[in-house]
Amino acid sequence: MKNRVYLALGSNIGDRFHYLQRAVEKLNEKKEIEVTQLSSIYETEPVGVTEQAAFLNMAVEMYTSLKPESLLKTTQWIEQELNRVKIKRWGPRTIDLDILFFNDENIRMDDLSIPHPRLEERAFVLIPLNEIASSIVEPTNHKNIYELAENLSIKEKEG
Ligand SMILES: Nc1nc2nc(S)n(CCO)c2c(=O)[nH]1
Repeated sequence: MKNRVYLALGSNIGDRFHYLQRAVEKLNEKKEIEVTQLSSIYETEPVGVTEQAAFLNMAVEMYTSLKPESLLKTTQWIEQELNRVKIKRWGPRTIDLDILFFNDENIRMDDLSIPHPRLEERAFVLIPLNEIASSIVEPTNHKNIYELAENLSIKEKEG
């Protein structure tokens, strides 16, 4: 398992805590994946499309032998398995798995951009990520997660 990956997980429909838990379980069930760290779970106000329910968000550290495109297929498969109904691009969802980092690689493909392009503007990603990866340096702007997260705040839900 030589690739270190960070994911952002989110849910704002149904039993949100259950969906986060099941998504982590499904990642760990894959023989090519080993989940190594979980952040706390945060309850966060929706950004983007604001007239939707509050999200539960968390960050996950994992190691994998998968290549980026195969990891994307795996996260999409887990979203389908947990019956994510993609009503609209920015709408509510049972579960969302976003790939934040894949080692310190810069990947720009038509269906996959890593580091995640909206990472720096998302407190709901940076705050959980800072719990488990504060010293990681964002390879495009060379700032570490601690610096990106330090002036941000979000509500934390006892998970
Ligand atoms: N707080 C919060 N707002 C969001 N808006 C979108 S879209 N999403 C889905 C992330 O891709 C979220 C989210 O996970 N959390």
